[in-house]
Amino acid sequence: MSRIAKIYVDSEVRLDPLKGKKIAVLGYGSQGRAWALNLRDSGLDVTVGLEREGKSWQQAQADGFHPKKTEDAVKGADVVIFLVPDMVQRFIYREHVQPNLKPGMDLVFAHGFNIHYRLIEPPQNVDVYMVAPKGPGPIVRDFFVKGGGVPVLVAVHQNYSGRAMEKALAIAKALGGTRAGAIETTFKEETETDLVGEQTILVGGVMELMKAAFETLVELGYQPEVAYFEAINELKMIVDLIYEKGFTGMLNAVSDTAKYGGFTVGKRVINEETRKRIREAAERVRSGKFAEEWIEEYGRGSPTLKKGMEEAEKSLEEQVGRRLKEIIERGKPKS
Ligand SMILES: NC(=O)C1=CN([C@@H]2O[C@H](COP(=O)(O)OP(=O)(O)OC[C@H]3O[C@@H](n4cnc5c(N)ncnc54)[C@H](O)[C@@H]3O)[C@@H](O)[C@H]2O)C=CC1
Ligand SMILES: CC(=O)[C@](C)(O)C(=O)O
Ligand SMILES: [Mg+2]
Ligand SMILES: [Mg+2]
Repeated sequence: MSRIAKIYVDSEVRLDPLKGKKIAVLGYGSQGRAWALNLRDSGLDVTVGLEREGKSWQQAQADGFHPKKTEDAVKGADVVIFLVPDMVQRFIYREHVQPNLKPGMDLVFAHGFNIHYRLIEPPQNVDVYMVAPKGPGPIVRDFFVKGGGVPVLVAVHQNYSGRAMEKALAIAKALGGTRAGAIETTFKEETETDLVGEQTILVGGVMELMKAAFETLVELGYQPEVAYFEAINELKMIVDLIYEKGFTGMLNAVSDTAKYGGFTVGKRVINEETRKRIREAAERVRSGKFAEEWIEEYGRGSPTLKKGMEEAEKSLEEQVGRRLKEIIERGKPKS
């Protein structure tokens, strides 16, 4: 067994370390909006900092913020939270944050990428810590509004004040994270596990497995609508059962035929070869090779990312999904 993780819950954590501090949230996208709203609702003093007027600016205004130019938000801040895309953070840091750094300021991240891979190297006289939600931004907001919270990871990279962990936990609490739990980790562990997870299961793995099953059924001549319900739509229900009741709970809800078929055939589809590939993905992340490749891709205008988005949008899965949207929406629970 590996060591047991330190997990903090709501009752152990205080907001005090951040009370009266001026917090600048840089970026108002998936995480930025959720953080700015949750922190404000928790009574903290939040200013949204953005590069220019545009979609994010309008959204922040519609939500009752008075956004400032990044530089101005940073100048007035004690705590600066980086919620712009990972590939953009180092430029924002160099142009607007570094020139305005004051000793004792806090630099906060939602993912360790830029610190772990040394794209940002802050001076010794600031605190550097992370609060990484283990869920997408809109869910971080939705759970909070409904009285819950998405679990978070917390880590300290630099502890100039001696109180960095207390402040990381205070942010975790204000975000709703400690309503679930805040797990102590390191920048290295968060960065590497997050990247391996999104590549091999959460984003890459799940999408490819769904596509492989859907497209194979269609190639075999089955109706795309039937294949869509089977290989894509029903996965949410199965994952929800696992989320609520674990593997055993899910297995108890499916037929014995499904259990037997699942136990015997699942291992033939996801096999030793698949595990080898997951290990390879982890090695690319751990060696920094993936980071290097992504930085290079971004430097060329993200052609692979753009192509992936276009292909996804045009795919048969998406066309069928759009056609079935009405049926799926009609059937959703009403409360
Ligand atoms: N999306 C998610 O649910 C999660 C994201 N994170 C981390 O949170 C951080 C923010 O990621 P997201 O919320 O996904 O970002 P996003 O892409 O949703 O939001 C980007 C924000 O930055 C602004 N922005 C975009 N490009 C810009 C540029 N070139 N210059 C200046 N501003 C620009 C946008 O206007 C928007 O306000 C990242 O470190 C990410 O790894 C961590 C956990 C989950
Ligand atoms: C939503 C999340 O946690 C991810 C998949 O790691 C991300 O968006 O980077
Ligand atoms: Mg993640
Ligand atoms: Mg991620």
